Amino acid sequence: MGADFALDRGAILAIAGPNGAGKSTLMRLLAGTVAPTSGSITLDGQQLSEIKLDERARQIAFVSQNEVPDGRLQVRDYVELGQMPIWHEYSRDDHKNALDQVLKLAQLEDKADFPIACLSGGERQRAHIARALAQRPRLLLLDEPTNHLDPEAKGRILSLISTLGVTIIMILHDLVLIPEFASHVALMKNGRVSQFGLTDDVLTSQAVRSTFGVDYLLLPHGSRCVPVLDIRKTPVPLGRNQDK
Ligand SMILES: Nc1ncnc2c1ncn2[C@@H]1O[C@H](COP(=O)(O)OP(=O)(O)OP(=O)(O)O)[C@@H](O)[C@H]1O
Repeated sequence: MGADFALDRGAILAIAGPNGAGKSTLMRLLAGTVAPTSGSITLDGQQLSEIKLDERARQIAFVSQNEVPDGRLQVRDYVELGQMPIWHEYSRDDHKNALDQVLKLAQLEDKADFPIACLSGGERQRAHIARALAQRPRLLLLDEPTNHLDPEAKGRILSLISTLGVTIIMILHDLVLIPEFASHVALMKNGRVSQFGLTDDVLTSQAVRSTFGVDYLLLPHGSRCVPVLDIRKTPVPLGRNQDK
């Protein structure tokens, strides 16, 4: 693993790279669930390894790809678990209001009394994110937050995330979402962060081609440009009659 970058507070970093590039491993290092064999990670100037576990739990929320909560838990109770690390910092009323607010933000008010097992994949993903938000973290780590979400829900959850005002590091496979929702990008390849910087500087056609081997274009659409990926490898026209 090779990564050397610094992110300002409040920035939103998207990590992108091919399968197996090391994105989830980097996330686990940032979350402190695994320790680096060399080098160091600092949060607000303090070595992550020196921050006590309970303090780390107050500051960093992590939604991994493999969240498997007890399906019998009600959504409200599951989201409330996010408040555990900060339970003594706020009053009971404050917690209740905050809980109602994150359930509303994640559009789960109607499902608050449902068992987790009865949620759709997209609703479950929103519940994981709501639980992380309930923690009021300073750093929010999200491994593929748009997994299982339909296009409209992707836009909604990323819009929500991008207006929270907390520092966010998220893995996003969907490159076309990055310019709209991330201030910074880290491109990874072969276990290394090959490029890091402001999204507009880093996410270029050339960088995408060298990282993913596909074409990335910005096409004019109304008053703005929208990103488009051309992922075809063998450009055979659809519907061509092979016998003719
Ligand atoms: N616990 C582990 N032990 C050994 N190798 C591992 C372990 N976890 C991950 N790897 C390997 O490290 C490499 C990077 O894995 P990682 O999950 O970080 O990739 P990724 O970029 O998140 O991939 P994807 O996009 O497919 O989720 C892979 O080759 C993987 O097999």
